[in-house]
Amino acid sequence: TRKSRPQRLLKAVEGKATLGDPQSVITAIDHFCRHKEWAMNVGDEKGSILDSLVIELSPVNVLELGTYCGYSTVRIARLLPPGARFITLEFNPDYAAVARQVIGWAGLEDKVQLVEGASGDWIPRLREHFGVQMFDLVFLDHWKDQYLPDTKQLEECGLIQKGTVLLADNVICPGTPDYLKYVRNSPHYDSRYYRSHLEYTKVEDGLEKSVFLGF
Ligand SMILES: COCc1ccccc1-c1cc(O)c2[nH]cnc(=O)c2c1
Ligand SMILES: [Mg+2]
Repeated sequence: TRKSRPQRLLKAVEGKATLGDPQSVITAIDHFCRHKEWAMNVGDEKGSILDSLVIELSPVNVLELGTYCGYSTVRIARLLPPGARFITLEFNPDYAAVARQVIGWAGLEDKVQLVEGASGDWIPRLREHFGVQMFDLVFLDHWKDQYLPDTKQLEECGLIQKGTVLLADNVICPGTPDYLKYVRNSPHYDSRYYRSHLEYTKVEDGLEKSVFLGF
């Protein structure tokens, strides 16, 4: 049977990138998605905004919701300080299988824990299963209707605390209206929009950065 899009993306990485070189993996995926076949990676434009935030935050505990092929996982992991802990959750096993290989090709497998399953099932178990107390950065990039329930669950589990930064992809396209309303209207978040474009296109999209101020 025909290979899937993630498998075709992985082939492009294997054909173009240098083993152990994260930047070459990022460049190979961006080239493939811009010139061969679009795919829903955060991309280079929004990815640069993500990079700046990771560099500024220098987070110790990071959670990514929605791994897909591992593109943003590689972007984040390559910038983390030694000893940082990075957990990425992916529901789709086919995506997870490709992501493991992309992360491995970048030589970052020791920096990332890829967990397969539904975010809603895993969030309540992260503390006891991984011994994590709270997250400094949460990157939301999975199903748009999961952003709000997962954020509320993270709050209830005490994994979001004063200073935690939420960074949400696709708040315009496809759009996450209920999540946006929540973080922008809540007195417990300081929220701002980084205007950008849907990956590899001219369509407007952006990232919403929301800092938790404490209860
Ligand atoms: C499957 O839809 C693909 C698509 C089509 C049109 C517009 C946007 C998107 C899109 C873009 C993204 O960055 C995404 N990130 C994470 N989970 C998504 O479902 C997602 C969807
Ligand atoms: Mg996205």
